[in-house]
Amino acid sequence: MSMFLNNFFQADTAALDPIYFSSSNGIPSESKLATYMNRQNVGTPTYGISSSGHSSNLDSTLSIKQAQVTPQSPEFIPQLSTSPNFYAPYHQQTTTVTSTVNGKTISPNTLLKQTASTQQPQQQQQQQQQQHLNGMKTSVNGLTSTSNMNIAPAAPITPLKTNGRSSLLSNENSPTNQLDPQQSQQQQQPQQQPQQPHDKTPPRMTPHNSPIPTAIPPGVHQENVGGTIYFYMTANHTSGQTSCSVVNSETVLNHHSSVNVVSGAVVTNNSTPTSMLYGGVGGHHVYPGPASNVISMQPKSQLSSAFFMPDDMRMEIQARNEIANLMLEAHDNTNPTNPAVMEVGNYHSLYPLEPQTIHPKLPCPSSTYKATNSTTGIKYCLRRLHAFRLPSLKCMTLVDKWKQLQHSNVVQLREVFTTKAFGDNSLILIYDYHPGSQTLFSKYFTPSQDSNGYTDPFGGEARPFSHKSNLQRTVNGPLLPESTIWAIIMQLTAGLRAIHQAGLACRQLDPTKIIVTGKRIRFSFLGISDLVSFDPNHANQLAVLHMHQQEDLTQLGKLVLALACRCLQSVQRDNFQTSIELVSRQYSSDLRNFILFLFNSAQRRSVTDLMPMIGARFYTQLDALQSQCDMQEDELAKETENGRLYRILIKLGCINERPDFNLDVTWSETGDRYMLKLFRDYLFHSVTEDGRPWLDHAHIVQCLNKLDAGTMEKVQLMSRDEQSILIVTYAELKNCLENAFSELVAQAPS
Ligand SMILES: Nc1ncnc2c1ncn2[C@@H]1O[C@H](COP(=O)(O)OP(=O)(O)OP(=O)(O)O)[C@@H](O)[C@H]1O
Repeated sequence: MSMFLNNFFQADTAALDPIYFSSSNGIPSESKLATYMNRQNVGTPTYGISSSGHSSNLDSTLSIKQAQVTPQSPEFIPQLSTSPNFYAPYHQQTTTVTSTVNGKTISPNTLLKQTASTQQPQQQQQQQQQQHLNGMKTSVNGLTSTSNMNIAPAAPITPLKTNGRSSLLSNENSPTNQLDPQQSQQQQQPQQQPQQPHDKTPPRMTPHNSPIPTAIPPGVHQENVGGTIYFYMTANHTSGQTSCSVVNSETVLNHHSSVNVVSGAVVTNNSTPTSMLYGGVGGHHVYPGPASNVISMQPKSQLSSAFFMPDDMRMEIQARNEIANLMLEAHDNTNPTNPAVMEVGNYHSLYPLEPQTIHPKLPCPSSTYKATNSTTGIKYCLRRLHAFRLPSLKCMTLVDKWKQLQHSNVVQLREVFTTKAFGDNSLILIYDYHPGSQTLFSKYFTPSQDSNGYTDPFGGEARPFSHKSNLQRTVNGPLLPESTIWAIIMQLTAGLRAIHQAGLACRQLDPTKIIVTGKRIRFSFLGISDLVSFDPNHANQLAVLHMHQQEDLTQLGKLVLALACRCLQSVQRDNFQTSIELVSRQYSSDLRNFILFLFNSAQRRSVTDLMPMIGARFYTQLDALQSQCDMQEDELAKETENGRLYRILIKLGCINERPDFNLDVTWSETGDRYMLKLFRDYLFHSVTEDGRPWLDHAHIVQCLNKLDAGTMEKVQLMSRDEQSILIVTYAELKNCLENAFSELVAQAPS
């Protein structure tokens, strides 16, 4: 690898030898680059190279390439408007891509000047020869087309090894680090080199205030050719390296492989400031890492957490997705709870959520299913009341009220309709579906597995062999921490408050009708009690409502007492006193008073009366929720980034190695696409110096970010046969990507 690079860098000397100027481009016909060159796609720059060994003269090369490039190489100019910050502090410049063949560096000057020389071939030839004689880096054995761009100053080139793989050189090894006179001058004035705070690359050059140097550095020769000013290193200053700047027209050669073309600006080989590397469209997107307030909340961070969400969060989301995607096998009749039909109204793919039950409060059996809306594909919770007729159409006003009730602690009712699909007259209620939910009953009032004859002495808060532990343990598990009970209370009262304020009553504060999804508590299947017990002949509906609301508060008291004792029987009249004593013993007097207040049906109560009893615990809950929001937002920021990179990868994947496009089997191997293919190798197939796979997630992410931002940093791409090198900016690669993908999109069936 290093030998190869040595060859590559030493190639500059060979580049000066006129024998390398071939009459044709000299590229082996089987070379991808040859194909690429010959195609010269409109809209993108082309990069020509030739292999060594073809002796020819400069004239012939020029004359051939003139015809190729002049009409067909439209300039690629990055859109300043899209990312003004990206370019703002920098002079407009033009960059050029060089190529190297067989270890020989190809300067774009040749082709560039060829383009210009359509009017002045003589001058062009002189200029080429002058460049050559002055030891400047120039085209060898082939040619390179240029693409003029407004760019930021030269960024470090990252050379790589390909042969189907790539490896990286440090920036220090990069040829661009070999200083040109301007650069060395600036290095003597370190105070003039503002380095961006987050710039990772060592500063090499400073943005110049003036586009034209006011004083030419010693050892640099200036020449005006046809209005274009060239700056050449004089022989005694080249010292094995060459540097040349061309102003107002095009080219600056700073190093072996770093070629900047400047339009009306001095090329200064600045280190790339962070604002360039990460500026622009992509730059502002880059995830800056977790905020300090979030990092302290997270469990001990692993390396993967820099890119991905924590495992537990991912697993929770995946589990919910899996549940939401559950489907019944077609014609699976083995389970009696499976629906007889799979389609009801506008809903299909019914999936049972519970065994068929006869709820004590309902006059008819009911079933609950997950169902998918046929129009939108969204999943809902479908509740079927078997053989049920609406008592009156007047109750639809209540249905409308319920449908309008939107609250984070309420499962929203979406639709109510009747159907004969099940062979009876069923009432169907459609609610929002919250996958992975369980009822409060199954979570807190179901005997725990270890309670069946064996109590885990280390489980929960109970400690073995103490009187207290026996008291704290119930058949349903250990008593709940008081904070958990208050967290449930706050969510229940919040939902209840919204219900009462909407002029409705819950009427089913039953642990089987309250669902828990993660830490969220929601009232489920609201409105059903109103429908099944609707009496259109009742004179005073408002009085009935107040009565039901008072009943809600009593039911809430019972539920909290049951939760505190972790036993549904604790609310029975006979057990009430004992249960209150247990609460007094185990929990704060606030909780006890809260329960007693709700049980006192002699006085008129309201949900808002409960707020002072909750007191400052409300702030604790709010704090916990906001902290959770902070964490989730941080994870979202990461995933936003991942989504952005994913979209770039999709584009690359659609283009690279495409078997054929418009019947052109070479489409993905030529033109812009060839560069993208080499870039893909650089991204994923880099190898270490000893040829082992070099896997670095950060490298991939960083390169994709630069591609997305279209930075001016150069990247050195090598053909798989290691015979050719392309030096391109990420801006060009981005342009190639957009062009190639647009071509695909344009041809894709709509
Ligand atoms: N909106 C919803 N989204 C997702 N799952 C829900 C929703 N509502 C209820 N569930 C789940 O559906 C299952 C069945 O609920 P359902 O109330 O029918 O059960 P149940 O305890 O058998 O009550 P019932 O005796 O009234 O039938 C429960 O596991 C519950 O968690």
